[in-house]
Amino acid sequence: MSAPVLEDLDADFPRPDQDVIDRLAKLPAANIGDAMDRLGVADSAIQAVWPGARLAGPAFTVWTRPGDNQGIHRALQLARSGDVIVVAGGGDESRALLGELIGERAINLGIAGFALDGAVRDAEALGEIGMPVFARAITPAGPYKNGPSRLGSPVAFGGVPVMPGDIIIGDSDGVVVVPREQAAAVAEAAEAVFADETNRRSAIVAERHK
Ligand SMILES: O=C([O-])CC(=O)C(=O)O
Ligand SMILES: [Mg+2]
Repeated sequence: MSAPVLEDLDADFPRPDQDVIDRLAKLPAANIGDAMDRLGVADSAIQAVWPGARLAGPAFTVWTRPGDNQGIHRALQLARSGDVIVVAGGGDESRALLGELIGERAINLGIAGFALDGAVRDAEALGEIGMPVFARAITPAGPYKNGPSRLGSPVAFGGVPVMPGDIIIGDSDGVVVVPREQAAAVAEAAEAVFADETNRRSAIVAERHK
């Protein structure tokens, strides 16, 4: 087998400021998408696999052969506390890329969660342990572990480009991707969207009680 043409990333890639991650984490994904011209929203089939799961953190990107989780095992050696592991898995729904065991390991490492363009299993246990996972499907079928996989390349995730260090936000509506270099501007714009919607909603509720 020839060596891969692109090498894995250096795990030192730039992360956004925690302050801007914290600001985005407080906002609905819908407001953040609206603040980006309604773009940057991953395919709506990718959803939280347990109610109340939320994602907020810098992307640690993994490309994998569909249905194979070698790349996730390798990512757990390199990802940093607070990272969201983003897996471009070709949209495969036939094999779960992770479950409760990987979830438990991720908790030990402080991983903020997983965004999978692929499937997951052990969804109930992942909810019990509180490891946020967003995925395209849930299936009991297990993954292969042979690769190939690549860490840290730009990936397409649910139709949206993701670079290492972009900010991943997930909530009960789905996943949005905020480019790292625009994160502060997007946070400011999304806070304005949120404030405006909060005011408009209050006015609508006030109408009801007139
Ligand atoms: O078998 C695997 O690699 C995926 C899995 O179910 C787990 O992590 O619990
Ligand atoms: Mg399992």
